[in-house]
Amino acid sequence: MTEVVCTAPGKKAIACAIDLKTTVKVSSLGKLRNAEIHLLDLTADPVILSFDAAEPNHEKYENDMKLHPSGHFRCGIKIIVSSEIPIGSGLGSSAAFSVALSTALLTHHHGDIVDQSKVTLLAREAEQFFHGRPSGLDTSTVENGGMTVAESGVFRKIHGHDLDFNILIINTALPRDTKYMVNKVAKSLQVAQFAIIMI
Ligand SMILES: Nc1ncnc2c1ncn2[C@@H]1O[C@H](COP(=O)(O)OP(=O)(O)OP(=O)(O)O)[C@@H](O)[C@H]1O
Ligand SMILES: C[C@@](O)(CCO)CC(=O)[O-]
Repeated sequence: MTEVVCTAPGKKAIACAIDLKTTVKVSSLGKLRNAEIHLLDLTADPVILSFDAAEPNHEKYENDMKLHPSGHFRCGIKIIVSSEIPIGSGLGSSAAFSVALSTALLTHHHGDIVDQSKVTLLAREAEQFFHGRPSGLDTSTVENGGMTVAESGVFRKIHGHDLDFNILIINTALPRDTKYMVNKVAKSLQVAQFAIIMI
C-alpha cells in the first residue's frame, strides 16, 4: 500500500496585529498580601485572590514576581484590566491580555528594564489558561506588532508590502470559545487516527 502522510496545518499561517489595545495597570497595595483584580470588561466587582494556596508553578516566578517561597506575593497588588478588543471573537483578546498582564507585572516588579524573553515565556504560559496548547503565534504577534508568519513551528515577522495579497479582518460579532474549538480539532484528529488504525 502507498504511504500517505498528512500534516496539519500544512501551510503557512499568518497573524496580523490590529489597532485595538488592552490596558493593564498594576500598582502596590501596601502590606496586604493579596491581589485585587478589576476586570472592567467582565465584572462590576473586583476579584480578590488571597494566594493562601500556593500555585504549583510558583517556584518558577519567585524572583520575577517577588513571590515568597510559600507562593504569597510579598506585597499586595492591584490589577486593573480594560480592553478595546471584542472578547472571544477570534481577534486575540486573550493574547493581548496575556502579553499586557505579563509586561505590567514584570515591569512593576523589576522597574523599566524588562527582559523581553521573560515576557514571552510568561505570556505564553498565561495564554495556556485560555487556549490549552497555544502555538505562541498570537502572543508573538501581540508582542512584535505587524505581521507574523508561522511555518513549521518557527515565527518570522514580515511586512505588509512583502505580501502580494490583501488581508481583510472582520469582527463577526459571533462569540465563541477558542479553547473549545482547539479541543474539538484535537478530538477530530484522534478520531481520524483511530479510523486510520481501523483501516
Ligand atoms: N479584557 C479582558 N478582561 C478579562 N479577561 C479577558 C479580557 N480579554 C480576554 N480575556 C480572557 O480571554 C478569554 C477569551 O479568550 P479566547 O481565546 O476564547 O478568545 P480571543 O482571544 O478573543 O480569540 P482568539 O484567541 O480566537 O483569537 C476570555 O474568556 C477571558 O477569560
Ligand atoms: C488557535 C489559534 O491558532 C487561533 C486563535 O487565535 C491560536 C494558536 O495558534 O494557538
